[in-house]
Amino acid sequence: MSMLFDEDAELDDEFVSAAFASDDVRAMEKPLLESGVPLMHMAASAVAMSARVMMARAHVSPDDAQIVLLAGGGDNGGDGLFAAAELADQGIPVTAVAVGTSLHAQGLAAFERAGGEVIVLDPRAAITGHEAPADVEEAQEAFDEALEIAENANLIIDAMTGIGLVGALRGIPAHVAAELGRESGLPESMALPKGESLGAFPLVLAVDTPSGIGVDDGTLPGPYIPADVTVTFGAMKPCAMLPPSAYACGQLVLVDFDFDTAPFTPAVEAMIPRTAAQMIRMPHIADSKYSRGVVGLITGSQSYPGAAVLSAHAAAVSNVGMIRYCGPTRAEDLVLREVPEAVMGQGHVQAWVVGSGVPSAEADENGDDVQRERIRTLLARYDATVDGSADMPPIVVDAGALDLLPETCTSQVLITPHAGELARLIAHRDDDAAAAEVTAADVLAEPLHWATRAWEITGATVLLKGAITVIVGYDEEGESSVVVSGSAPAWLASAGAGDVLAGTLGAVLAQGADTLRLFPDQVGLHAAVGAYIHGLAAQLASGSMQSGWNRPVVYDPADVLGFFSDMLPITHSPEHAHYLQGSLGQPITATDVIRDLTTAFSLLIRMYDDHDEDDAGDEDLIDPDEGPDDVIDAEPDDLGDDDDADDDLGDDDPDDDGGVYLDADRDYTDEELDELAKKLLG
Ligand SMILES: NC(=O)C1=CN([C@@H]2O[C@H](COP(=O)(O)OP(=O)(O)OC[C@H]3O[C@@H](n4cnc5c(N)ncnc54)[C@H](O)[C@@H]3O)[C@@H](O)[C@H]2O)[C@@H](O)CC1
Ligand SMILES: Nc1ncnc2c1ncn2[C@@H]1O[C@H](COP(=O)(O)OP(=O)(O)O)[C@@H](O)[C@H]1O
Repeated sequence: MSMLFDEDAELDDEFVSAAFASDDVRAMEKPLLESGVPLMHMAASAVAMSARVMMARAHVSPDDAQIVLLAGGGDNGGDGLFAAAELADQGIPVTAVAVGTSLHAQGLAAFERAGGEVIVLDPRAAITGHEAPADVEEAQEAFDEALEIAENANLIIDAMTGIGLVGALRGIPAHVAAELGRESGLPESMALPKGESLGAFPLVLAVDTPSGIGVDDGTLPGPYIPADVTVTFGAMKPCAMLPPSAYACGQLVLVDFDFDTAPFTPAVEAMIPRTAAQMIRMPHIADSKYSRGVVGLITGSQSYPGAAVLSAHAAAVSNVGMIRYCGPTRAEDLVLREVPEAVMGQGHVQAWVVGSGVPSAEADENGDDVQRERIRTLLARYDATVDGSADMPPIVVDAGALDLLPETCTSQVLITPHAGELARLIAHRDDDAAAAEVTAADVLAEPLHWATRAWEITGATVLLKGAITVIVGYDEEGESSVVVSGSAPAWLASAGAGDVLAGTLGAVLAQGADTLRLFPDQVGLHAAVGAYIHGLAAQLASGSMQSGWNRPVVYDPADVLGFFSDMLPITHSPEHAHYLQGSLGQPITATDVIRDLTTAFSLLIRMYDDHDEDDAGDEDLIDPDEGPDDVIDAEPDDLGDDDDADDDLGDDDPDDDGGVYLDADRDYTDEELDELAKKLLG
């Protein structure tokens, strides 16, 4: 069966790609807690196991490990304390630092039973059995001691705050975060494939959410601690998908609590290969070039003819039947040289792309740019108050055309600003006095807020570009709907990449024309598909395993080995293994991205082919489980130097293919699991 329509795999995909607001997550937890499901213990076990995997990955033996738990006074701290108790029970020393005035009582009791040490920082704390500092001087000493231990640890488990955070961190937690994490601003870490660190200690494991990040709005409102791994419970939270907070989450681990999510609407959804593959147009037997989609482009100008070439070429190779180009003669000539298939001049189209490489009003000093005039005339027909505007084909409005938008646009207008362009658009059009001063830095700090604001004041579907691109469009009821796409490596941030995106978006909208006529609210979803494919092509072109957002690893306590192998760092792109080594790939240009757009489509189209049951749910298109499978299928000799241990630990495979298998009927000791982890993690 085609993996695209495998129901179980589809459910797995929904689980990892839909994020819910914290109030909804609390409502999902409620019935389970009321019926006595031990959610906190399940959460804690996942944290303890993830801590062990992180140690194994960093080649830290559990015997030598130094772990510090930062524990807040809420349930997040409770998760941390139970996890620390599990680790301490396994012989790994953990020091807990109480950052608030209390600690979760049962969690603390379990931790004490396991022999854990507690340092209390707040003089006002009342924690039975643990003295609070008597005065400011003692408090400073305790703070310095805790800091020193934390800075010298191998691993910090950050359980100060989770979904109960209100506003920016304050008080002692804020000081702790500023010292151990960041005082403010965006994470500065290098773009590494799965958010892994460069091997520097301490590693940070965040419990549910990194402390200090805006859980529902994705902001970084004050001090916070960027994580290498974030283990999140029950459902994804918006902060793990939205920029900039998602950049502070590192690798995501999602623990399944079997929530009933059906009554809730996701706050944010992430574009994933399955959705992208389902939404691109497959060829029909009776297709013509017109039915496959025609894109019309009014891009490029006398001054910037290159944008015409990039946008037209990208559209032409993005699964459509035809492109039409309108522009100055010089740009037409250049387009024809690169894309001889292009038809010059206007005609019937299923989607428009306008504005890339067209001067803005400011840049068009004489006010006589012909492209601007063409676009102005066309865009006037998308004014929501004009008759027939609802029947216009979708239109991508990029760069220089952003200042030509009508007062109120229809939803099929897709605007594609980067942060600077969005700030300018809002400053010009928003009546709100505060908005007049908005800058690109403001937009980067609160992308969801400002993209939503642009959606409100223009009526257009908004695609705000970045490492994670945020798309604010419409749902069936006309409310806002948010989708993100983070498939691109940071190498994509290069001149002309936006022109390529505009062309790709136009092509995706043109091939979706039939659907969009029936469901005009799906422009945002199509836009996210276009952004996803554009990013995927950049991944292919650069051979990079890095991207703005990575699919979370799902933690299943019944499949610990599967979890270990899913947590393996991927070190190279198999697609490019023949010439590229390493995981970061190489720098690329916008033209390189165009070259790989067809392959990006083919990776998605391939998902329509029949697959073995086992393949269903395979997610990362470029690393289809190559690393983990290689390890699992390897001969025992490849797994470690002790053959006997393999025989002892792994069950004999029925087909005797030399793999290592867990015996479902057997309880493994922690030492045995460690041994297996060591082998798998090399
Ligand atoms: N409800 C449940 O049963 C479950 C909850 N879980 C955990 O519980 C967490 C939510 O627990 P809570 O509701 O107790 O909330 P949290 O523990 O996330 O946060 C509350 C704590 O943070 C402090 N705090 C809040 N805002 C602050 C600020 N601005 N500056 C400094 N300190 C601040 C509060 O004083 C309090 O100590 C989840 O994130 C998750 O980790 C898990 O155990 C799974 C099950
Ligand atoms: N750090 C990043 N990681 C991944 N992709 C990025 C990053 N920064 C920008 N991008 C992407 O690169 C493209 C840049 O577009 P744009 O800024 O319009 O460039 P130009 O105007 O030169 O064509 C967009 O698709 C954007 O999403």
